[in-house]
Amino acid sequence: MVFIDACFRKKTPYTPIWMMRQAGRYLPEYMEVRNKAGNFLTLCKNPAMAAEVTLQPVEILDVDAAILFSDILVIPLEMGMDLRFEKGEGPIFSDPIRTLEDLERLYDYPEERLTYVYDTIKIVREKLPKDKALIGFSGAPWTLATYMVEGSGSKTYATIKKLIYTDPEFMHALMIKITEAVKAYLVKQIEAGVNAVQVFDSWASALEKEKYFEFGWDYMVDIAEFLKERYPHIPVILFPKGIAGYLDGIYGKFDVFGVDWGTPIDLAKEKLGEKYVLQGNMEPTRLYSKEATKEGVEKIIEVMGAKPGHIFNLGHGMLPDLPVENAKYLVELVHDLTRR
Ligand SMILES: Cc1c2[nH]c(c1CCC(=O)O)Cc1[nH]c(c(CCC(=O)O)c1C)Cc1[nH]c(c(CCC(=O)O)c1C)Cc1[nH]c(c(C)c1CCC(=O)O)C2
Repeated sequence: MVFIDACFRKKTPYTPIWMMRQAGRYLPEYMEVRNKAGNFLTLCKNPAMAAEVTLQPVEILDVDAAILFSDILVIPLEMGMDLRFEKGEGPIFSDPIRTLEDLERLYDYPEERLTYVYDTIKIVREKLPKDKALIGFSGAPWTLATYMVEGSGSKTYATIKKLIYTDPEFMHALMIKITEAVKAYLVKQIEAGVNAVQVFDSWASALEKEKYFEFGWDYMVDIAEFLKERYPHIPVILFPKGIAGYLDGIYGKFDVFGVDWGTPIDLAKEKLGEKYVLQGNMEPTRLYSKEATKEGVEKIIEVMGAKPGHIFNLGHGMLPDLPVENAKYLVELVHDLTRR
């Protein structure tokens, strides 16, 4: 698989590409299945339908990897938290976790209840062309904790950050519980057939450097090292969003570093490009314009070159109303410009 070879810095015929949030509302084919399912969570819990939307971007865009269709919030959901998605507001938990007593309420083994995810993986792996990879994923402990404590998305993260400074003991207990669940969940995804895993730390930038390493990165690296010891052949991709200023502190045993759009790719290359394969990082909004897309691709390829050590991706997720045609154009362009 071109994508897996690239994760291990092997020679590939071209630079592979996939896009974060490549399955979603911008695809009419996705909307059709989602409307049939009724809502987003029902879709996540229906393996046949989740498998169908996982495969769509590979068929429609010819990306080099599929990413499992699910959500990072199924872990807290299956720990027993009450999750709903409100139109225009994003995810909401009606019962946030803010004390040790709240923590006691959480079920310790959500991975046992996530069987619909493993069933989806089995269906996808059976139907996916042999040369295309299937990427499994999880939210990073810090990003999951922000939703579990705040109860929703947040602009300031004031509730969880207050706990970091006033009750670090509680915060570490929460982080440990989530970390253990993520490890068990990713093991089960690998056993079900995913070829690589990505851990999304979407809200890494909410913390100052010292606290990010203590409450974010250290736990994410613990997960990566646990997996690498057991499954050296499965690439581990870590994506901490918005920490361009903290690159000097990045350490640990994993394969691919996901570069967000706010981190200049030449800076990431200079600081991390020898130790890790880099994935990224075109600003997703460029996809509204073919010219802006072409310019974005050329700039990234100028730095990373048509050679091992780079996987093309966006610097964050695709937006819900992007023209599909431009996404197809991006994939063709990256393949053409890097063919060797
Ligand atoms: C923070 C986060 C979440 N979910 C995810 C993250 C980390 C990545 C990132 O930073 O974007 C990860 C995620 N969510 C989804 C995937 C599927 C695979 C893929 O990338 O295509 C993945 C990998 C589907 C989804 N997850 C969600 C949708 C939209 C649901 C719909 O309306 O159909 C999809 C396709 C819902 C979701 N889920 C989440 C939010 C904030 C929202 C609402 C925002 C929105 O409406 O776009 C939490």
